Amino acid sequence: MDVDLIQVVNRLQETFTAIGGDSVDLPQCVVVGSQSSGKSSVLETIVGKDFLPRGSGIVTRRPLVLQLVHTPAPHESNAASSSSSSPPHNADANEPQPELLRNAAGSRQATYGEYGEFLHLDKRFTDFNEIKREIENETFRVAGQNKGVSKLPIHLKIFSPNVLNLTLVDLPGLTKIPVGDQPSDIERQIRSLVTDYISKPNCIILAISPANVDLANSDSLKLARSVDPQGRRTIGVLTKLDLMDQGTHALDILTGRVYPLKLGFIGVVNRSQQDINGNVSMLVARRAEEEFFRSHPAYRNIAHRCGTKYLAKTLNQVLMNHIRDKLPDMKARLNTLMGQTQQELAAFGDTTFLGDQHRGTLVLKLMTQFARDFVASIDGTTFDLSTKELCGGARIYYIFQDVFGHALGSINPTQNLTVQDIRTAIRNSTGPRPSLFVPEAAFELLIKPQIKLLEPPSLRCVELVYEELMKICHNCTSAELQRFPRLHAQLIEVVSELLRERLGPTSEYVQSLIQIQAAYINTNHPAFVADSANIARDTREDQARKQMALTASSRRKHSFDSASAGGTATDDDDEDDDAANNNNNNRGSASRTLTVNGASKTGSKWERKERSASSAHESRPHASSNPESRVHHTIGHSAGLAMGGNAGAGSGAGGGAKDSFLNYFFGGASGLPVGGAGAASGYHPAPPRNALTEFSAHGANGRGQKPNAMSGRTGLEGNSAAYDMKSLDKHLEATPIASEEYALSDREELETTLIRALIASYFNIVRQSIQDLVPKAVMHLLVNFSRETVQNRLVASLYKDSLFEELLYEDEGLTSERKRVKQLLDAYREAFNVLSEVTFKPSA
Ligand SMILES: Nc1nc2c(ncn2[C@@H]2O[C@H](COP(=O)(O)OP(=O)(O)OP(=O)(O)O)[C@@H](O)[C@H]2O)c(=O)[nH]1
Repeated sequence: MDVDLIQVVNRLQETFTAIGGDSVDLPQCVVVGSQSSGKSSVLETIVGKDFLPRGSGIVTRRPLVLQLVHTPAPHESNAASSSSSSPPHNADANEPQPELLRNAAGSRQATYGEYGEFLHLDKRFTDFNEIKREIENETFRVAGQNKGVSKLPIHLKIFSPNVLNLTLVDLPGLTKIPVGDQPSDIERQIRSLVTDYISKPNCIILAISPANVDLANSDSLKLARSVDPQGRRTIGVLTKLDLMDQGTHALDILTGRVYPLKLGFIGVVNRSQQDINGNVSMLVARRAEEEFFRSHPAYRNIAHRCGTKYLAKTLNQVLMNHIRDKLPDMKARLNTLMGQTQQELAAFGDTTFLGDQHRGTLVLKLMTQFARDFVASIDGTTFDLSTKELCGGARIYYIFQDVFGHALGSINPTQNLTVQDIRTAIRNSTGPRPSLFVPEAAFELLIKPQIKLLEPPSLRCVELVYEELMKICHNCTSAELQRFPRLHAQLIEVVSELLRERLGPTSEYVQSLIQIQAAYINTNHPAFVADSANIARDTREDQARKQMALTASSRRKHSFDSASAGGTATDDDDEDDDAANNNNNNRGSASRTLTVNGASKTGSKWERKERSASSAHESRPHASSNPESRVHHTIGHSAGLAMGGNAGAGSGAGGGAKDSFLNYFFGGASGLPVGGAGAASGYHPAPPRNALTEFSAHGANGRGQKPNAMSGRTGLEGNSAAYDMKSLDKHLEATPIASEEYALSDREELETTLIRALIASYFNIVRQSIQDLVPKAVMHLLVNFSRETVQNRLVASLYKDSLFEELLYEDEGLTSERKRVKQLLDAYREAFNVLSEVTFKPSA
């Protein structure tokens, strides 16, 4: 069991070195000593082989991690193979090993089962001289020719039945001054390298001191003390005991009376340079060493605790005990590492479905995962929701609420609508008639382009959501999926294609939502009706205040002027005969008029009335002419609403011709219904009549002519014989331009204000509707559709046997990384299992 411990630690050490990891502080023995103190000699004697480079100057320039692995001798291996499941038994490893002595004869030929392996080379070395050369070459390769030192270790494993399981690290000897072409800071470099190794708490320091130098000058003990002040993990090794001055000995040191080390001092006698030169075998050297201690008067009594063999045994024991002491820590550490590595490995995905027979399952699994991630991102049910930024579905909500909402909100409903535009629109749509009434046609003409303003932000909203879905799709990735870059790319492509397909229909639908709004202007919308009433009231009150400023005399003066102006207006419009015809025709059955009307007495409220025929040929309002005039705004609709009729009825009913400036246009007689030619002849409109019907009935004189500008005039003529064209023209010439302009400007201001307010009101209704509908459409046609069909689409496009191979092409970098992590995890597991089986014995 003990044997396994060191082997497990060795295995871990290799694994960690191979993967460049240094996460576990593994127990190991590190040999420290000043130059020529005998470090290499000690190591060689322990192994029983010549395998370390020798020479003048600094030879060891890279750490040499030497793992000694006890292999069973032939008779042992038979025993072991009979129970292969049990760990290699090394019960006699701590006992004197005959093989060690027998084979440690310095023979150049490796005996059975003795060989070396380097971690950097896939080769088994049975010739130990070759090992020596490889160490030299490898040192030169990394640390250069006879130059400085390198921290990069060389890993050498020696398998032999003659060694005890041990891990020893040979380090460059401590120096004082650079020799030859050594770097000037060589001392510092070596010291730092050594300190790196021995400062790790799990390191056992083998502090070599030559006995022929005063212990007080021992560099190794000095350095060891700096990292292990209490001497808990330092073993003192005294070399060159044979070279001490005659009459002196180191018994006090070896018995721990000079320098306190818990693990004590062990004295050894290695081969002298002369022995080495003379090819004295290891066996002979060991015997000589044994003889030296046995026969030395000072060491005779402690001979069994001296020598290389005892050192090897002790090191093995110490290392073993040390590992055992550190077991709980190591197990805890391994446990943590296993958890972490397990997680790391899991991130690469399941390996259950690797292999050809599982390709379909794997593709299906990965695409399902992808689809699920996509949907989860939209739904906001992803695990790793960000707290830093909005993502997925939340971003879509943000686009709807904030981006789209803000874009719609920032549209000015009457943007680019100048007074001139409004005036032109009104004029064009009233045709030959004066524009007292603001016809709904004008309103439609003006509001439609404004509604179109909603289109760009609505389409942009679709695009933004589309882009967001694209982003979501690109973000749907996992470490597992990244292993298959081609599958990942294909998944993204298929979903992108699905989204692209939906973009067109969604945009078209949204566009049609705007078109629908522009197709029919529903002035009967309850919100608009309510709103326009308020607007009218406000405008009216505003206007009323202005009217109050005018004097009664001007009213009288204008009563004539207005009538004249009315005639003039009719005349003016002659040039628009065709348009007038159109207008009248169009409105023949369902005229819809937004009316700015001179009020009757009942003009304080807004009414809707049937207006079956064409719009009235209203008089041109002379807003300023009547201080009591009221502005009426009426929304006509298909059911018909005739303010002209209404006003006429009102004024007719009230008989207060003076109240309505329309009256002035239609003859200036009292009791004229506003805008009704019939009213001009004192017709009492009960039931209310359409102004133009009335007008036509009289004006067209039953000639069957369609009402047009001319017929209007004719009607006027026919209606009021008092007018003759000459006097009218005359009056037209006489009418001061200034007066006319003043009147127009005043009216226009009224109309413009009113129509702007109405456009804003209607626009807001449409805007609200669009703001409500576009997100719904986008969700339905784009988001939900993609969400619901993504899985099917992926399966239909990619779940094909012929594609599997291509799709499951693995990213090589990730694959090897996964392999590395897997190996690491296996090593941790193995070590952990072995450590768990270890029987805890009290430290020796
Ligand atoms: N007589 C005698 N000579 C020894 C003993 N130990 C080492 N030597 C000699 O001392 C010299 C240096 O020994 P090494 O083992 O090379 O010492 P080192 O510490 O590895 O030297 P560097 O690797 O150069 O730092 C060699 O000539 C050895 O033969 C010993 O116990 N007795």
